Amino acid sequence: MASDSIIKIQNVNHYYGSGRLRKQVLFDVTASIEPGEVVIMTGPSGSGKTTLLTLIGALRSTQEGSMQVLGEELRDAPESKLVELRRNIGYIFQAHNLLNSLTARQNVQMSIELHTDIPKVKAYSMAESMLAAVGLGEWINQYPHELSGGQKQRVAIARALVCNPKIVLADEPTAALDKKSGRDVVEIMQNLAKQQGAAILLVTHDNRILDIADRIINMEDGQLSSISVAPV
Ligand SMILES: Nc1ncnc2c1ncn2[C@@H]1O[C@H](COP(=O)(O)OP(=O)(O)OP(=O)(O)O)[C@@H](O)[C@H]1O
Repeated sequence: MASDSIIKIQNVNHYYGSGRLRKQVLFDVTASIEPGEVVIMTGPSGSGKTTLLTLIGALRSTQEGSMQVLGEELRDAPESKLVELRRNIGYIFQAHNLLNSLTARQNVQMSIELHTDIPKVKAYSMAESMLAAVGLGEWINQYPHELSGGQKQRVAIARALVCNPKIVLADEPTAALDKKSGRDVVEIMQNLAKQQGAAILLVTHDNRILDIADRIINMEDGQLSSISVAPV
């Protein structure tokens, strides 16, 4: 296993509940992801994909095994370390959680201001250019309710990528989108993340986007297997 892996997961088990209700949902999961790689995770509903994504994203505590992300061991790490780590991760989750009272630009700008010490004026122009990069240059002053599902998802992508995250975690980013918009958003994500040298881990049920992956992994009943290497 390469030592420069950006994500290195070793023998991870995960359980929900306690006592009689305790249920194991991840079993001895081992995997690694290199910088610049686009990895797609597939698998049936309830198999543990989101659980693994939230563990990698430091949104849930690693209980057993080793979870190294950007060179840091997450298991038993103090909250301050997890907070610091989250600044380097772009999250694109299905409910895109845009703030309805803010315009597209303000939604993206707020993420910059939360994550960095970049001055407001610079954050303003970074937000504008990132929205232009995802094809929303004409829409920066619209509010979420004035945008289509695909456009909102692009705002979420702009927001996730604007701070140059080293890792992008995306959970079903195309679920609510038609074929063309779905294709557009993953290609935007792929291009931008490749340019930024980030690793992308994308969970999807959408067979139409599998070809953007460098590698496909499959989760079944809490166990991870590699199913193929996508053609270059
Ligand atoms: N907070 C929770 N408390 C208890 N059980 C949970 C919790 N979250 C998930 N589970 C259970 O853990 C298992 C794995 O769920 P997870 O959401 O990781 O699967 P998934 O593969 O992402 O599913 P989907 O594709 O439907 O999103 C499921 O059996 C689910 O019911």
